[in-house]
Amino acid sequence: MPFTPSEIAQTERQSIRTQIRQARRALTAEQQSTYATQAAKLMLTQPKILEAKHLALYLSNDGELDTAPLIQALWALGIKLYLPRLHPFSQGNLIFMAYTPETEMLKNSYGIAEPKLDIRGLIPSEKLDVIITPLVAFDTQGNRMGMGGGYYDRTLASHRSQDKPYPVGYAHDCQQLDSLPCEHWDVPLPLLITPTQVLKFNI
Ligand SMILES: Nc1nc2c(c(=O)[nH]1)N(C=O)[C@@H](CNc1ccc(C(=O)N[C@@H](CCC(=O)O)C(=O)O)cc1)CN2
Ligand SMILES: Nc1ncnc2c1ncn2[C@@H]1O[C@H](COP(=O)(O)OP(=O)(O)OP(=O)(O)O)[C@@H](O)[C@H]1O
Repeated sequence: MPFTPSEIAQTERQSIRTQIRQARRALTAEQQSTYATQAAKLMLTQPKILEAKHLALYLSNDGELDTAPLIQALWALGIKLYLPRLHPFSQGNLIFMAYTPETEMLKNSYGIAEPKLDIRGLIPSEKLDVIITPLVAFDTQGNRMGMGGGYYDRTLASHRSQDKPYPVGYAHDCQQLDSLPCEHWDVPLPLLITPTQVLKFNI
């Protein structure tokens, strides 16, 4: 057999990534700004978010839905925020670090700003109430696909049977597909917010 089913699925996932990353990068600065405000407003209607004490999110990159207005609103509400940082030696894993307006930031190997390593800012992921995850594509069943590093899949896999951290997807409407080719390690999302939709899934 020239290609195994798993190789075909991988190629399909890669081509979806390329297509959707291109679509979100093509959004104008004005669209990005409007969508970021709309999505933040919808996010702030959600009890899971408003009740969170410790919440992880991400700093936008590569056309991702901009979290800047959401960050300002959550700080104003007194919710403690955290950002992912590539694990300093365990490849493919993330650690989460406190994020305040004073946090010293450095760029990681992907060019994404992350908090400078400082053990005082570390939080074990099981202490997070919510993790807002970036993603490349999602479907109508709540399946998510990321940049391909498996970082969030690994983080979420270790908490699957617990009720926290509660994962929430945050993405543009143009990142939605009818159905994604899934792998057994993909962790589906119970809640997904876009600039125009609050999607809840029974999973
Ligand atoms: N904003 C944001 N932060 C995040 C993520 C994310 O998806 N978005 N991550 C979610 O996992 C982690 C970083 N994972 C990433 C994985 C791949 C690439 C990426 O650009 N890959 C390039 C190849 C780069 C290279 O190898 O040099 C590519 O696919 O073109 C970026 C981030 C942690 N922080
Ligand atoms: N729980 C896990 N434990 C070990 N390896 C994993 C786990 N989840 C995913 N992986 C590995 O990570 C690689 C990338 O997975 P995948 O393409 O699904 O990433 P992704 O969902 O796009 O990325 P991310 O989760 O960072 O957003 C795969 O080779 C997969 O085997």
